[in-house]
Amino acid sequence: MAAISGITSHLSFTVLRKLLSLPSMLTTHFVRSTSSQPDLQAIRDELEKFQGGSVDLEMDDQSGIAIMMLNNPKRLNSLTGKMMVDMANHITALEKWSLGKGLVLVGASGNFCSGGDLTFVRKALHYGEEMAAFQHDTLTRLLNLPLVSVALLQGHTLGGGAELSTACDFRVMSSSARLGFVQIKMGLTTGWGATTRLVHLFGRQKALGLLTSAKVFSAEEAEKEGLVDHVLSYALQPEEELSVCKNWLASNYCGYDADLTQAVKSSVVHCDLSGDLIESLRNERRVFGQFWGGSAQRVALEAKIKHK
Ligand SMILES: CC[C@@H](C(=O)O)C(=O)SCCNC(=O)CCNC(=O)[C@H](O)C(C)(C)COP(=O)(O)OP(=O)(O)OC[C@H]1O[C@@H](n2cnc3c(N)ncnc32)[C@H](O)[C@@H]1OP(=O)(O)O
Repeated sequence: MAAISGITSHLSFTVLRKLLSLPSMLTTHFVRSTSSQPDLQAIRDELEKFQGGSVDLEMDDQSGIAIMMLNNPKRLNSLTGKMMVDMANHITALEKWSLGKGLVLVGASGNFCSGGDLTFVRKALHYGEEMAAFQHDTLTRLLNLPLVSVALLQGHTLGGGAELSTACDFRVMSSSARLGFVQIKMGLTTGWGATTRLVHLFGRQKALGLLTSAKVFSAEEAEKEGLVDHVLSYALQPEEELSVCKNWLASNYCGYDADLTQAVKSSVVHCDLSGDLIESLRNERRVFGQFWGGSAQRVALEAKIKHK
């Protein structure tokens, strides 16, 4: 991703300003936001004080697929500070999961996420850029996990919830669900990195339209717009949809060894982040060399596979 990878990336502001000839207002803002590196540990300690709900993780070594559940159902799984910290901790565990192939991000009780928990938001109005810095780091790490990730969009996916969905590789949507980047209606721009990811995913014009319209899409509309990769059958009950989504991920994108799946995702991420084709090809060649002549290739050659 050409965007900032993690938040440790440091842009040379002088170079950037010359390249982009930024207007003074944006220049001032940009200087403020890049003038110091946020202390993520201090922000974590502060966010943890905003209690409520949890994010829970199940890692299945057998299937190689993990389920990360946003668990604040009485508040439509909106995120508190404590839940942001939970998610960051789980992503650190997933980064080290040697048997991992896939991840499903889901909300409890048939609802994905209705954004930031407004009780938390009202208490944290002094803490916006710090929260954003923490979430940028967490969601960039989520997107770059060496796993194939899918967000299961059920019920409401609004504001920050819509932002979370853009930090997964794929999006599967329940036929009755709704998806909307409503930040502008809340007097906000995106706080969790979705502007950057939407431009990268869909291009400037579609990203601009999603963010300035605050349109809330039905599943049918979202699929037509290309915002989601698969819409589930309307015949399914919410409790059936998680297993159907997990099977969709397993059968389409997690059918091979974990080390190969992780190597492919890591190469895709490397290419995305480097923005340098020569460097990306160099990395791709290095990874290829790790598998060429290896046991998986020898077994496949022996099997004389016909790809019908
Ligand atoms: C900080 C990140 C920022 C960003 O950068 O994107 C944001 O995310 S801003 C927040 C954006 N989200 C919202 O503004 C959503 C607000 N909620 C709604 O619009 C509606 O609740 C709904 C999602 C359309 C559902 O409406 P409805 O079906 O009528 O249910 P209720 O409104 O009764 O909700 C049930 C229950 O859940 C509570 N709830 C819902 N959303 C949130 C939230 N974001 N934070 C906290 N609580 C939330 C709602 O208050 C109800 O609880 P009770 O009032 O106790 O019944």
